[in-house]
Amino acid sequence: VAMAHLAWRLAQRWCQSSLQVISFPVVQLHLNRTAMRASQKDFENAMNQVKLLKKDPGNEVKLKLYSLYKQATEGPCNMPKPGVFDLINKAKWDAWNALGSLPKETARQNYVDLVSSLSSSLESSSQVEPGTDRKSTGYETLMVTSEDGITKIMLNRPTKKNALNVEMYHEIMHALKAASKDDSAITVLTGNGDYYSSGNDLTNFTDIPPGGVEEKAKNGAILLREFVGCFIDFPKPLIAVVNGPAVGISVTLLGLFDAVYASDRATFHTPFSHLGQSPEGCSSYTFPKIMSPAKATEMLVFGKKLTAGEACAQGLVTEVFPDSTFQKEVWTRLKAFAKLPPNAMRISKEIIRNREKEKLHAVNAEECSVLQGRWLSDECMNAVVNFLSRKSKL
Ligand SMILES: CCCCC/C=C/CC(=O)SCCNC(=O)CCNC(=O)[C@H](O)C(C)(C)COP(=O)(O)OP(=O)(O)OC[C@H]1O[C@@H](n2cnc3c(N)ncnc32)[C@H](O)[C@@H]1OP(=O)(O)O
Repeated sequence: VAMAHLAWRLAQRWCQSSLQVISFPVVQLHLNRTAMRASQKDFENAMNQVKLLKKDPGNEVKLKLYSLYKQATEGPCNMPKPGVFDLINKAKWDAWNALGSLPKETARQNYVDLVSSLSSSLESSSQVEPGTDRKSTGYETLMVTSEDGITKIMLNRPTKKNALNVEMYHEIMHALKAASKDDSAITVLTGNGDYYSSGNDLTNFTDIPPGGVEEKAKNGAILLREFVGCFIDFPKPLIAVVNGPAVGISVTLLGLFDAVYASDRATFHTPFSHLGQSPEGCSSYTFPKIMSPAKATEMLVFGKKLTAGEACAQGLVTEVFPDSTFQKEVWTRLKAFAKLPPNAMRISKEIIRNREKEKLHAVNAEECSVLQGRWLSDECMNAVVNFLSRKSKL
């Protein structure tokens, strides 16, 4: 009954705002307009530039970009048609499928032409430094750059407050694995726009597979366990640059970072009980250790929201900076850290983390298993429906 209710609510909401979460595929800034055909390089660069669009080009254009991108990279659509309630993926599928057997080269050219026609609205977002797009190839939800010995992974869904959708979970894991092997000394996670992250994207709960909600919950728990495992095992110093409010899993994970620098605009909120859920990110273990069991209970059980100053006083945040000088001060410091001998830093982290690793993996497994059950509860489903039907916000 709860699921039927959920599906009905979702159908209602989606009919009103059906395509709002279609993400941008990737496009290019410096188009080679003299070439007869768009080169692969033109195409790849363009993919990065779409992420920098300040203005939303509208769902119709986004669907066109999406379909041309898929056709150019994968050829004709041969994916199974999404289910009737999966309106967003169905719209994407329809757009791609409508391109029929259009050759890949033509799709690539059309893609570049379309971007060219959008060029007047291509502007950089304020927090994205000039030139950084050149290294963030292939990600739809992240900006990943590497310079001065620092790999920066920037959550890049600012219009959704950097909520973590399924694609972003996968891309973060991919980016962390790549960063663990690249030649940078330290890795930084931060957010684009006014939020660090609003936590799990609540629309993740809506795309129900053929196996039903049980399968959905099981898959979610598997993904979450793997995702948190990447943070437990990450071998280099991992630093969070918390540029604004942080919610849910983006807060709990902070207990697995090696340092956390926060703007004084940031807040830290884990409203799990309000959402019918339970702690993840190993926070049921790390938070009581970091801030005392009673303070952890206030956050994880009662959903108390902390200011940056409070989070710092309780040990979750390393240092707080005024928002006006936050980026400048933090990056100056990080660049100095990145000059330290990388092997020494890695080994020192290893010796600290190794004492806890087994325990952390066990906690992660238990938290995911408990959450799997929570996601099937009426309490959780009602909370998701209330958010999606605009009845509640945090
Ligand atoms: C594999 C699965 C793993 C699961 C792991 C579990 C993790 C647990 C958690 O992370 S719990 C935390 C979940 N997060 C929330 O409950 C936050 C929900 N969002 C809000 O309450 C508010 O959006 C806000 C307080 C973060 C910001 O409010 P504000 O009024 O400033 O902005 P809007 O609400 O208008 O937001 C702008 C658009 O962004 C969408 N959005 C924001 N956060 C989320 C989110 N978490 N999930 C989905 N969508 C989100 C919001 O809907 C707006 O979209 P729209 O412009 O299309 O309307």
